[in-house]
Amino acid sequence: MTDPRSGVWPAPRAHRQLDAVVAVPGSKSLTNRYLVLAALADSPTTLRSPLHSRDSFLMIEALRALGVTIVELPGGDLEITPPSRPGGASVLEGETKVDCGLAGTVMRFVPPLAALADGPVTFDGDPRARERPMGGIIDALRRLGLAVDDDGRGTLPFTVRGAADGAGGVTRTDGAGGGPAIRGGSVEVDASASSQFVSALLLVAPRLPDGLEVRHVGDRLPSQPHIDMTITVLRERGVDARELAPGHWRVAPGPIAGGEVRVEPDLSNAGPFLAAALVAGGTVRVPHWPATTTQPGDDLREILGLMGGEVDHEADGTLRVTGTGVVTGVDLDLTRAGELAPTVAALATVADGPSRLTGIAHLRGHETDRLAALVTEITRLGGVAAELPDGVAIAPGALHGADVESYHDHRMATFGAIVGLAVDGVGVVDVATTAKTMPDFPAMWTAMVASGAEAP
Ligand SMILES: O=C(O)C1=C[C@@H](OP(=O)(O)O)[C@@H](O)[C@H](O)C1
Ligand SMILES: C=C(OP(=O)(O)O)C(=O)O
Repeated sequence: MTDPRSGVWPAPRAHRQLDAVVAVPGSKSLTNRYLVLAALADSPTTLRSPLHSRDSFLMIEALRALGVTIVELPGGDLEITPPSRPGGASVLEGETKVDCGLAGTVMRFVPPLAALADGPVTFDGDPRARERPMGGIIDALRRLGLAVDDDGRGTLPFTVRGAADGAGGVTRTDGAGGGPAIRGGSVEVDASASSQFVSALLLVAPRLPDGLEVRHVGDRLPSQPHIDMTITVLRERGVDARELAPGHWRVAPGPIAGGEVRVEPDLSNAGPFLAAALVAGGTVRVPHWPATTTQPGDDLREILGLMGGEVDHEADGTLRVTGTGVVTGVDLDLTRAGELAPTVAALATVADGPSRLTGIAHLRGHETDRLAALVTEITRLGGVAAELPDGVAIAPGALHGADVESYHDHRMATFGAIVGLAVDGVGVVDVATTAKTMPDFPAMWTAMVASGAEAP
């Protein structure tokens, strides 16, 4: 329980080998993509096992503000009905404001939808959200013909006003008030700060009269699996979407199907629990691990193996990870899966040798500057860490208890919890920030630590 006076959650120390089954909630990335596509679909969608967390709530509220009807069914499934406007085309409502909170998926995926809205849409978010990179989206929307009012910093807040008609109003390409404000066609985007810039443009593309070809022009592209995920969910919904060449995608115009869709568990959020088996020793099982997936969290199977875990994907789909309590350092390029960096960094902090995590310069623009945060917090705990141009180097140190700052970052909070398994007296400031993607984290973590048998 968090101490109400200090706001610090005492991270439970593992005194026994774990033996836990942890059912993790639905994927944030899949839930928020399916919600966007359901809002643009030509019939209602039932979303089974969606994530319920701050990020999905912000997406639901954003889409409701644009006129989409979203009803929560008993048991938590969601029924999404796109607005049905005159002329048969489903066009979104404008004249509204969207709170993006700190959700990258909301601040990147929703602004392009303003191309389909019948009035201006204003976007803002948490104080830190105003520091996260948005320039790629703002520039691309302008190049496609939308007017975006901002203060020139390339961040929130800003207003998307439909076509750049000089009057700040919405000019419809079909002249009848029923179509999008832009035609699509092709656009270049520098997505080196976030793969979400590419995903955002691809998600709206089927509803643009000319579809959209997107070309990445920066020198590096993080989180490629998340772009593959976007292409895959578009295709699942009947859209002709494909990668033409590395860094070059095309989505054809056409209807987006509704129907029923089930959300996979969030494999990145499974990460801290599976990592716990390596730190505490014992076994953690995560059921319903997909046989094939575009989630970068699937890379944990290889990473946890490299760091000393025994990893087995069982016949019934359960992922089983067994550890000894001894963690091995690694040298890893996490370009594909930067989202896993705080979890891997926690393992590296308690490892018996040095680690280097690279390919993750863009983490400076995540919920917090994660490279700076990791170095500060590892050092606070007595570990040894240094920032690299594109990552962090971590080495064994004399670890001791301390209160780990979470910086409104769910993954910094879970970082503290993982280290706390092995070190007495670790606290996590504002553990409730895990509600961004996993509101039940503290209770699930406590139950996992209490599982299993006393170490011999
Ligand atoms: O598209 C997505 O759902 C995500 C893409 C990645 O963003 P970046 O490419 O900005 O790292 C990832 O880190 C984030 O957690 C989710
Ligand atoms: C970077 C992350 O989130 P966001 O979707 O807000 O970018 C994350 O969850 O690690």
